[in-house]
Amino acid sequence: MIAPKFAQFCSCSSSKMVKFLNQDEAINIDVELFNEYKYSVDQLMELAGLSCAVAITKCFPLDQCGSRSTLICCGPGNNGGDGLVCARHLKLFYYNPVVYYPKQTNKELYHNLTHQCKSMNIPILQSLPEPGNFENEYGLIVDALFGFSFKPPIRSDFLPVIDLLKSTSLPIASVDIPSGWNVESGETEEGGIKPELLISLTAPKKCAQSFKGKHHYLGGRFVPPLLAEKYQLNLPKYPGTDCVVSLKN
Ligand SMILES: NC(=O)C1=CN([C@@H]2O[C@H](COP(=O)(O)OP(=O)(O)OC[C@H]3O[C@@H](n4cnc5c(N)ncnc54)[C@H](O)[C@@H]3O)[C@@H](O)[C@H]2O)[C@H](O)CC1
Ligand SMILES: [K+]
Repeated sequence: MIAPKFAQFCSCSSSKMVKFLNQDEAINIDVELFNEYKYSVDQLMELAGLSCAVAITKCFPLDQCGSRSTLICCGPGNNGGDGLVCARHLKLFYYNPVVYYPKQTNKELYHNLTHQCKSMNIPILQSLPEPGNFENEYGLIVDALFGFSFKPPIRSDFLPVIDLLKSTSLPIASVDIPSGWNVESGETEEGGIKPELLISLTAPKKCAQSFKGKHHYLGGRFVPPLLAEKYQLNLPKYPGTDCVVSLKN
């Protein structure tokens, strides 16, 4: 059993102890990457979205998905942006992504990301697919609705998609945070979504301690060593040149 004072850490495959971040730490690291280290959001989002697509290929190989589509549900913030990047990379990995993006953000970055998807013939839906044939047409759902800036309760316009994710029998891959979960406690309203894969970005957030799904990966291999040291992230070693590392043995 892990001693309480180390409760914010967990062991992982490299035998190091990775830190679970609270919401303020996640936000501060993000701000520091932009302000002190001078990364642009586009740069980090590209690596974050690529990590998500790569983790998906490892957990849901293309030959098991058959010709079924992957529904990528994108929210209004940067978590949604990661989803748009992930969709583009999945297409390049020969998957069949379809994006559901109901609340589009009026910023150049997001215009460009949606334009890139459309240019690659990735459909962008503004309403949810009809329930009828849904689970035959789709083989996987990517949850890129909310990330570490989520503040409960879920606003009413996102309840239908969260309800779909709660009731589906399809596997779900969540980007950074299972959407609707409290970022720190992992608590949810009336039973939350239960992803099979969680891809934590930069470092896992505290809610990941409640994650019971099959696969937990860490992605976003862009953290400068000095920043990792400052926040004592104790990140595991990524294998070789991989952009993701499993956090489960
Ligand atoms: N440094 C990194 O690790 C990076 C992570 N990335 C990804 O960015 C998200 C965090 O993005 P942010 O824009 O700060 O916020 P979110 O996407 O989590 O959500 C904000 C968005 O959601 C709305 N919202 C908040 N609460 C609710 C609610 N209860 N109901 C409805 N809507 C809500 C809010 O209004 C905003 O519009 C992180 O998790 C990573 O996925 C970057 O891509 C790269 C750097
Ligand atoms: K998410």
